[in-house]
Amino acid sequence: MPHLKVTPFDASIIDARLPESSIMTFRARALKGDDEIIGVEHGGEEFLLQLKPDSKATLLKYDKVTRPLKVNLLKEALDKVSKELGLEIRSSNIALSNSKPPLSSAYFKKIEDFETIEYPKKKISVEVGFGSGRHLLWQARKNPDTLFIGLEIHTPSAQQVLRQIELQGLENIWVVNYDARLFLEMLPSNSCEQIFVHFPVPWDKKPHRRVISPSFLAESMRVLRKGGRLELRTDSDNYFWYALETFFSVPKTEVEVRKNEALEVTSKYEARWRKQEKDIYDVYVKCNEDSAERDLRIDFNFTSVKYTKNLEERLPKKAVVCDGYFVHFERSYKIGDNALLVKCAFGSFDRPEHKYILIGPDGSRYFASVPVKTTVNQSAHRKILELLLQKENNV
Ligand SMILES: C[S@@+](CC[C@H](N)C(=O)[O-])C[C@H]1O[C@@H](n2cnc3c(N)ncnc32)[C@H](O)[C@@H]1O
Repeated sequence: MPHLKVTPFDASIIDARLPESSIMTFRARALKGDDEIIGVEHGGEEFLLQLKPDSKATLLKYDKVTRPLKVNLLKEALDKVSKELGLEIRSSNIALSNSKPPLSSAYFKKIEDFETIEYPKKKISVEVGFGSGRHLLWQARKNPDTLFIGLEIHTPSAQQVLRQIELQGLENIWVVNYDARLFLEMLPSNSCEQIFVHFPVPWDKKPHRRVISPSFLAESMRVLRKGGRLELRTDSDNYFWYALETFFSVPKTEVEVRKNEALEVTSKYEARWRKQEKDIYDVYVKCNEDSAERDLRIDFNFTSVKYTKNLEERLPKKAVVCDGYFVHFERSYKIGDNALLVKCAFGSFDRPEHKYILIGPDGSRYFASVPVKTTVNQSAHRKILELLLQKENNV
């Protein structure tokens, strides 16, 4: 990833350059340690650069949390900042390239795209953890009137399937590189035909990491249309019994079970299990009811939060753990005397959000982008507000 190594310099020169800088918007100093952050605005995006001093060379690099998707924007920003500050470069890897960034495809969607997305087809189906994508690609070829949303947390698999989509000229697959357990919440109610969960990781030792859970079942039933199905296929006896127990814990469910059913397409995993003559179970859960629409009134405003003297000292030092979510103010940076940049982790334990919060004398906001609009993030945001305000009132 792009970075520069420069001869150590006094970071206070940034303050002098800020008023006429074409790119730098603020300088923030860590309250603990001697690293610094430079706020930049470039190419229509705002993001952060980090300065890490060392006795031999200072590292000027990108910040992971606010990193823009286009790597060239980062490289240009590093180049401009180093020139505006007149830094002496020791080593650099910011030569501009024309290569396509990974995951750049019209068929790759980010979770936040779903806040406003238009669905090109009436019928939608979802596949969770598509792996090599054999089943997903096959379904899409066979059902051109259906949009298939494939969810996969393993980025190389997502990249490989995106290549296949383009090679095979398919136009009805979207690939999302995100945790399925949180993603389903982004879909409208009663919108899906099928949700496929084929050979999920059994997580025998860490069952809380399993895809199937009571909340996943509830979300699946919400997004499935009446008559739609959640389809689990597994080679694991444990997972099979666990899933049945989960499905039957709901008062009214219609569950169908099959053993060693041959499907028209065999995934890589399935081929391996078949060779070993393992039993394979299918469990279908039918959705029998229409669901109410989602509540979309999620907002991430900081209405009355302003910087007040010594706020940094009043922030909780440890993670605040609540029912189903947490908030952790990880690191604070001071901007001048009356503003704070706080790096914060929050939300679900499995897929936490990482954001910076900019707290100024006139108001506050998430820096660069707001969290994904999920209910767990909304709960965490409310907790953040409470923590920031409660502390102010207690002074
Ligand atoms: C055992 S593989 C099965 C892959 C494929 N379905 C098949 O049958 O060959 C499980 C896949 O699920 C993905 N996965 C695990 N947890 C996930 C989650 N919470 N959301 C999305 N994908 C997940 C893994 O990265 C892995 O590719």
